[in-house]
Parts: sequence; C-alpha cells; structure tokens
Amino acid sequence: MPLVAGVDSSTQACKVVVRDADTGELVRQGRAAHPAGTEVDPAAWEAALTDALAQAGGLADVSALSVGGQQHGMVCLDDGGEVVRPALLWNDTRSADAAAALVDELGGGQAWADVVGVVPVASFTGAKLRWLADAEPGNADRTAAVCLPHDWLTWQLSGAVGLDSLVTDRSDASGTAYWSARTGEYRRDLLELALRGRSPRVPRVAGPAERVGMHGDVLLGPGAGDNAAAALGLGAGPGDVVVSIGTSGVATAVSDVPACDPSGAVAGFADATGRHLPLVCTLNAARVLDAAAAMLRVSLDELAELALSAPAGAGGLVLVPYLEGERTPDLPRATGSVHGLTLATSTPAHWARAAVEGLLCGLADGIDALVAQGAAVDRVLLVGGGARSRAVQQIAPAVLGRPVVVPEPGEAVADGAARQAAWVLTGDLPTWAAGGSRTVEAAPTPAVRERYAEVQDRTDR
Ligand SMILES: Nc1ncnc2c1ncn2[C@@H]1O[C@H](COP(=O)(O)OP(=O)(O)O)[C@@H](O)[C@H]1O
Ligand SMILES: O=C(CO)[C@@H](O)[C@H](O)COP(=O)(O)O
Repeated sequence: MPLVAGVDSSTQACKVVVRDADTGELVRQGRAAHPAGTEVDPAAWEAALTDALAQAGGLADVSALSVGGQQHGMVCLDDGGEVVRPALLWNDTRSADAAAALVDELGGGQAWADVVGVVPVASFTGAKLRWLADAEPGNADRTAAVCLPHDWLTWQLSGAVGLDSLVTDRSDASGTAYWSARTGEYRRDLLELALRGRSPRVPRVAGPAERVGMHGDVLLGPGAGDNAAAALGLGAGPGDVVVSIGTSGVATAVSDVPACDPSGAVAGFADATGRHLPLVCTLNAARVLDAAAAMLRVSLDELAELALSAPAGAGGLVLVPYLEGERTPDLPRATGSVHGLTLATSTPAHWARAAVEGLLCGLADGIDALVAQGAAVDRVLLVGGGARSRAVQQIAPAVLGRPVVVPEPGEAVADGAARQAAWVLTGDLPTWAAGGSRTVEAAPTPAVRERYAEVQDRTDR
C-alpha cells in the first residue's frame, strides 16, 4: 500500500492530504494558513507547506507527491533563482489597465480568444507582467524567469537551482495568457508583448502524468492549477459542472474541446488529464459570507441559520457582492451595492439571505456562460470552503435552478493532486471509490436572478 501526498497551495491556506495510492483512502492530513493580502512572498507558501506537511505526518513513508496551487500568480525569478519581488496573486487587480491595453494592442477579445483561448483580465499572469514592465521596469529587467505558484513550490521541493529545471503543467500554463491550450504551445510573442520586449525563461510544460523530479525519495508529479486539480479529485467528466466557493467563485466544466469566448467570460483553460477546462471565475465568493458574518457579528453557522430563516429573495433586498472589485463581469474597480433596503428588509436575516443569494447569482451567470460555450450540465458539484455552509447548500439548488451534489466536506484540490501523484507513481490514473455525497434539491427561484439582473449594473464602477 504505497502512500501518495497531494498539496493544495491555495489563496488562504496550504492543505495536504496523504492517501493510499491503491484505494484512495485518506490516511493523514494537515493545514497551515497563508498570509492575507494579494501580494505574497513565495517563501510564505513554502513555510506553510512545511508546516502542513509536518501536521500530515511528514513524507518518510510517502512515495509520490504533486502540488496543486492557486492559478495565475506572478512569480518572478532573477538569474540566480531568487524571487525578484513578492508574487502578485490572481485576485490583485492593479493590472486592470495593463490587461485592457493588451486586449487593444492585439486587436480585441476575439483575437486573444483565437490565439490563447483567454482574453486578458487583471488576474492573468500576462497582464501582471505588463504592469511590472510599466510600474517597476527595474524588476522587469531583473526577471530572468517567470513561473506560477505551483511551479515554484515543485521547483523548491525538487531542490533544483537552475532556471532550466522549472516545470509547469498544461492547466496552469493555460492561465498565463501566453500559452495556448488549443495548440499546446507558448506564444513567446505575447509574453514579449506583455513585458515590452523582454523575453524571460518560462517553465517547460510537462505531460499530465510525467515524473518531473525527486524530493529526497519522493517522486514529484507535474502538479496543476487548483481548479484542474479539483476536477481531477472529483473525477469530473463531460456533463459535470464543478462550482467552487472558495476565495474565488468558480464554475467549470471538463470538455474535449477548447473554449473560445471573445467576451472573456469563459476562459479556455486546459485540465490536468490532457483535455480542456472552460472556466468562469468571480472574485467574490466565500469572503462575502465572511464579511456578512463579521458585519452581523455572528459565526458562519449562525449566518447560515439567519439566511435560511429569511424568505427566498430576501423580501427584495439584493446584495451585488463586488467587495473586491469583480472579474466576471470584468469590473475591477466596482464596489458592492445594496438594493431594496426598507424597514422590512433591515434585518440580519434578510442581509444574510441577500449575501448568499448574491454570490450564488454570480455563479448562476457563470453556469449560463459555460452552457453558451457548449457545456452540458447533467450534474452540478458544490465544493470549496463556502460549500460547508448549510445555507449555501440549501439555497444553491434554488438559485442555480437545478439539484446540486454536495460531496462530503473535504479537500478536492489536494485530493486531485494526490490522485495525480498516484498516476505518476503507477503509470495508471487510479479509479478511487468516490466519497459520500448527497444531492440537495429545491424549487427553483428564477425571480431571485431576475431581480439581481435588474440591479446588477447599478453599481459603482
Ligand atoms: N461552515 C462554513 N460556512 C461558510 N463558509 C465557510 C465555512 N467553513 C469555511 N468557510 C469559508 O471557506 C473559505 C475558505 O475556502 P477554501 O476553499 O479553503 O479557500 P481557498 O481555497 O481559496 O483558500 C473561507 O473564506 C471560510 O470563511
Ligand atoms: O483565478 C482563479 C481561477 O482562474 C482562482 O480560482 C484561483 O485559482 C484561486 O483559487 P482559490 O484559492 O479561490 O481556490
């Protein structure tokens, strides 16, 4: 019974699972927090990984490990392999103007969707590089290589020092805006466009089950972007839509064909198996619940009970939850807005309900965008920390207008990374028994989405 480890180095925390490679049985796990903020020294991810691995009992009896990580973060390295500046994360919006400029320079959304399957927004690595070139040209000059959070952690674990040993995978490469999931090739011209002519090294893109190095006696897999790892962990296939309510809100589908959406709503990412992963991402998800709970001075469980005690539609109270700006729709400078506040709706219960419904309306729009790109929706799986909320579980099927499958609370991303590690170790993608899940149904409440659509644009942009 060889053991494998999977890592999820996500926005708020590093999570580790150790599983039996043959059966998938969970043997041990660990978790350590990441610093707050949208700009983070990668050393903090390494420290959290070390801590989470220790909590998970270490690696002495583990045969293989893969790292899943938050997508898009810009990690710049100098020619000695040192980090040039703190990494800008996917939810850092300072590169919004840079993204808009890049879209114009190539001739618009259709041109970008055609060449790399995505239209730049502030989140993508390419837009961050353009920001770097303009705001910190000295740091741009020092950047000899650029990679992503999961690439950097895998590289650290491997103990390699040469920039030529940096490795990534298709799923994370596809979130840079300078690698095409359709052709499987870098577009160095777009990397150079972003960096105004500079041409740093980028990681080699490994195959889905390739052995990319060793950490002591532990075999290292190529890893993946967190959303691709989650799809792998859940065993998602065509017809499944995974809705993740973590720091980001994500609706994603596994597909045999690349997405090409000139509006940019659906990103044409790759998955972790050689297929594609059309994806819609919002900036405001679980933290909307955190903010509402903090404002109402209640726990997350109390917030859920409050939300469930209010009527569907919260009596007309709508929260458009653009608390950190928004990515889909592309409104990086927007703020949240409240509509329909009356004496009757001025209660904690109505506020809690509006918070849950508001974040779910954004994800319902995301599922519609996936469908418009050709995705089939036979099953919706609800994951991420926010999916632990009883209110999210109960209200999601009403707002999304379809039943939702809620897997047992767990770590889908780390599980997917562990499954990849088992694949790398044995050469076969293991079929692990699915964990428990339950299907939650509710009468659809289309009026909630209609009311949200009415007020959604009446916000500070
Ligand atoms: N019972 C719960 N109810 C609502 N939200 C929860 C609950 N448990 C955890 N969360 C939320 O989950 C979020 C973290 O989710 P997670 O998927 O781990 O995020 P990330 O992967 O982005 O780091 C936190 O914002 C936290 O408030
Ligand atoms: O930017 C995206 C997807 O494009 C985000 O989904 C990040 O990958 C962060 O994920 P979480 O930490 O919220 O899971």
